[in-house]
Amino acid sequence: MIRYKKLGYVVLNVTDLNKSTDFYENVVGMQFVERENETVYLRSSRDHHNLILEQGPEAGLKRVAFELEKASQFQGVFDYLTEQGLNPVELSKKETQSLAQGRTLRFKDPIIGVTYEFYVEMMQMGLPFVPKDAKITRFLHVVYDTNRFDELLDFYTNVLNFVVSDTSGRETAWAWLRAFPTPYHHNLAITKGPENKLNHLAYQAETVDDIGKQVNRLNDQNVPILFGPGRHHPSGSIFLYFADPDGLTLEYSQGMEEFPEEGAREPRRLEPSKETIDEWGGTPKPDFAKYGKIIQEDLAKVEN
Ligand SMILES: CC(C)c1ccc(C(=O)O)c(O)c1O
Ligand SMILES: [Fe+2]
Repeated sequence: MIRYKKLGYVVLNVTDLNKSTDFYENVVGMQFVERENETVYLRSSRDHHNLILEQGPEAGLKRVAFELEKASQFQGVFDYLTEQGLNPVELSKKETQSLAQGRTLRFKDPIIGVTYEFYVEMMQMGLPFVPKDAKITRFLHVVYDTNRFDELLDFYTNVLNFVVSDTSGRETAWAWLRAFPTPYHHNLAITKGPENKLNHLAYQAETVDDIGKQVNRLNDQNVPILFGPGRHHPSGSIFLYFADPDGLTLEYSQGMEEFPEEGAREPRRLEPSKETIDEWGGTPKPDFAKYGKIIQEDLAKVEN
């Protein structure tokens, strides 16, 4: 059984590395760590990185990385994923050293083709992460649209050991999932859509006031606000969505429900209504979750 410590980081392709680095540092509120050629590492915790930006010809999601609960579980997880036919590849020492982390495997989900990294022992920085104007406290979740919803839900729950926190729809069209035994209502969610793509990424804000202050800062900096502020019924969080320089949707979220490892409440089936998504009755802007290509990587090319 796979046991996770947390959602660690994502790797994004961006079309203008300098512009996006400035945005994630000075608007989103992350801390710049280092740049190695066309790759930039940023953090929102004591980890060496919680976001990697890479210059690319088109913007999109390149990888999603989860930290395993214990280093001792790495080989068992590698063998398990191999048994499941997922053909994981272990990264070379050279690559894990660049990433400042321990043993790392990479595989592709066979349904929508997202590349995952499962890793252990990320380097902890000497100085704590100091939130700037936008007080973010952690990387919280990743959401996809998919036209293969049932298969993807089955894959996450029955192969990767994610647990359903809530669903929505008579025929389920939304699922909010947590990587067991991480406590947050969801570090991954999926929704039925015409195509397979990233819907958004979410960061936790420290307080509700920080979300309110961000509304003014985003407006002052002409950053498009795409939805909110409002309150999501599923996780109970206060939210605010906005666009990054490539149009990718980002969310600040505050006050998400947390689950214990044992004795957690049962998942609810929620009405697929406007009020379920926003108890305050707001409506997303047309550009909400419009961009978010999933970059298909050829894992055969991974150097090992
Ligand atoms: C994608 C939608 C709008 C959504 C719905 C509910 C929650 C939550 O309960 O936290 C989200 O985070 C969402 O992004
Ligand atoms: Fe979200």
